[in-house]
Amino acid sequence: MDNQSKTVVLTGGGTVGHVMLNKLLIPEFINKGYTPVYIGSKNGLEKEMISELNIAYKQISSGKLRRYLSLENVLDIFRVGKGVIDSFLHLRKIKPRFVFSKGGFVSVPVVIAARLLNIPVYIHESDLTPGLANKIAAKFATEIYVTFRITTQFLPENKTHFLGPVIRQDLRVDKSESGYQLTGFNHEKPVMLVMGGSQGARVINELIRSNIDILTKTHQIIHLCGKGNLDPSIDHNDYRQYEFVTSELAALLSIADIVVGRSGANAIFEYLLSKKPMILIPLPASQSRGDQIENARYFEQQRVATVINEDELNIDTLQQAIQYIDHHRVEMVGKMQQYKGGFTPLELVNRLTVARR
Ligand SMILES: CC(=O)N[C@H]1[C@@H](OP(=O)(O)OP(=O)(O)OC[C@H]2O[C@@H](n3ccc(=O)[nH]c3=O)[C@H](O)[C@@H]2O)O[C@H](CO)[C@@H](O)[C@@H]1O
Repeated sequence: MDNQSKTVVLTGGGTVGHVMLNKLLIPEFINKGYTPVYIGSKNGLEKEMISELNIAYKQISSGKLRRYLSLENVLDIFRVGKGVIDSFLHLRKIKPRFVFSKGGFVSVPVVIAARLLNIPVYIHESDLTPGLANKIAAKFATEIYVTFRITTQFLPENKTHFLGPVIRQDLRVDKSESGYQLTGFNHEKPVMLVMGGSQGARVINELIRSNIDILTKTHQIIHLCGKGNLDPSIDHNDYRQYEFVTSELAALLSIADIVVGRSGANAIFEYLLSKKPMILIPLPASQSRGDQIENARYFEQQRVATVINEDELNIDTLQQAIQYIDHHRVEMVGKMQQYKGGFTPLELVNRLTVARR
């Protein structure tokens, strides 16, 4: 390890939730005079997301976590082993001050290799309970940062620190004017923002689109439907669809009166900080480890969200949830005041680079 090195390595991938924080931290590292290098997979979504930032990207072999029996799982053991060797060779050359890992399966070999080289490893967990990748990585980590206070129970006590959510700076400012300009919407009907997680959600997309006439009687709809999911056949005055927005998100969220979406941890905290009452439709346990169900139930108990299970999702349950929010809006928004937004990306970078190492 090199205490004086001005190079830092970031890793994490597989879904936007495992890359977005890194994307927010990288410009802050650069502003502070550090050189960030990313280690990711050969064809994961992190490669495309990080390429926009023009920093060095080192590829490693990586496996994938499958929830079913497959010969691929056996091959993946070898891929992960190769990933450790790839990471070891990269890290030995880069000599970073530390590795920051946001989780996802690609991060495991990087974290193991860093530990073998005695490079400090900091990991971050956004969800209520740690994912498998972070459970493994936790054993090798120097320090672990978590978004939820109760997550500290599931991780080694001596090195786990509660941090709260790290939210992008632009979502802290009201951008309603740009939101109305962008969409052409007005103040006559409330605005519903539909966001099916970072990749869109087919069931949610179908429900909204097949009930567009009913829903637009009462709402103007902004639909973030995920890459490749635009439906050009829909042309409706009160409906706008986008595959995936970046800087426009702040403006669109600003004009939303209600949000309908999946329950990835980052997205929920963004809604909370923007004080948007939310209807959460968690990714079911059949397609995940159930982390979104835990996130959603937690915020339902805090009375800032209402939840619909995907197997009960239909236009009737959606409308009941909308009515629930109409009746409890003031109480929900009041309870959201306690969420102050945790750290800014710059504050986290400051914490990671302080002189304690
Ligand atoms: C399928 C899967 O494994 N999902 C996981 C993934 O979700 P996912 O990748 O969907 O991550 P989150 O919901 O936590 O965050 C989505 C992020 O994408 C952003 N966004 C979304 C749409 C858009 O058009 N523009 C945009 O910028 C949101 O603002 C948010 O910051 O990571 C989360 C955090 O670990 C987990 O809780 C989820 O279970």
